[in-house]
Amino acid sequence: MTPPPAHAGVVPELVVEDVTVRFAGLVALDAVSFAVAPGSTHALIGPNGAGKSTCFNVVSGVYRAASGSVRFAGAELTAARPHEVAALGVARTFQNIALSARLPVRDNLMLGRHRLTRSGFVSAGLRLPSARRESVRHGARVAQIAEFVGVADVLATPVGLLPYGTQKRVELARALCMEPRLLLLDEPVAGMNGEERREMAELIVSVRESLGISILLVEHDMGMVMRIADTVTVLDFGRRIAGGPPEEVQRDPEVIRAYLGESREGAS
Ligand SMILES: Nc1ncnc2c1ncn2[C@@H]1O[C@H](COP(=O)(O)OP(=O)(O)OP(=O)(O)O)[C@@H](O)[C@H]1O
Repeated sequence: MTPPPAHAGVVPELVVEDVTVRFAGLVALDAVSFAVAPGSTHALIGPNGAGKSTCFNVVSGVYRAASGSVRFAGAELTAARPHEVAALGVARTFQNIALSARLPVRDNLMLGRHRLTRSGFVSAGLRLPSARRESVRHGARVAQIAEFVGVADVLATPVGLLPYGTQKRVELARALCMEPRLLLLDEPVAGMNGEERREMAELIVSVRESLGISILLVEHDMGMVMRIADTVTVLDFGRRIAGGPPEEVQRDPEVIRAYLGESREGAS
């Protein structure tokens, strides 16, 4: 297996500072701050409704913050649109798979290269040599990433025909096709069986080790978070209640209280 080359550019720090998001009367994020160190895996955890997805959506430019700042690569992301955030090298996967089910895996991955494609629709449509050369180059890179992620043997298969665990891998591959410096993974193992979870965890570790990029991860699978994260930020009711290395966070009384509270509610 040939790992993809490390990102050529510098991997910047992601700094989230005092971010507040409100929906009508509800404060979904309340002055939340944390930083993702370059090349680290940072997990965002917390009970249901804690604000994790909202935080992801602010970082990726989908939601607007009422106040606070998110900085990456010298840019203020709270003022940026999703395509501008992507152009800075931030790629994301979604809780529910967001791929074109009818298209083969290869086409889905080529769509991930779109941001990096120089030749426009006209030169591509006219099949100009420059556009052809570029397309061959992207195709080679797509094949390399597919090999790395373990989906090379299904490149010609429509995504909708693949098992769920494989579709999640294709989604990760598509995000990697954007050559990100920061990868946002929204519940990458949700809905997977034990074997698929283990394989995905290994893959995430090898993405970080081979590419040296930063990963911000939202995940409910605590075992996985504790195994693969360098740093954990814990949210509860929109507030950051703890943060630090996994072994420290899991002993934190406030974190234990937040999770016990959730299981009590779930049990009642
Ligand atoms: N678009 C929206 N409009 C109104 N309220 C929203 C919206 N998005 C999120 N919320 C609310 O904001 C709060 C935080 O939700 P969020 O989805 O960020 O939590 P979460 O930690 O990701 O939860 P889960 O683990 O269940 O996915 C919740 O009370 C939720 O109902």
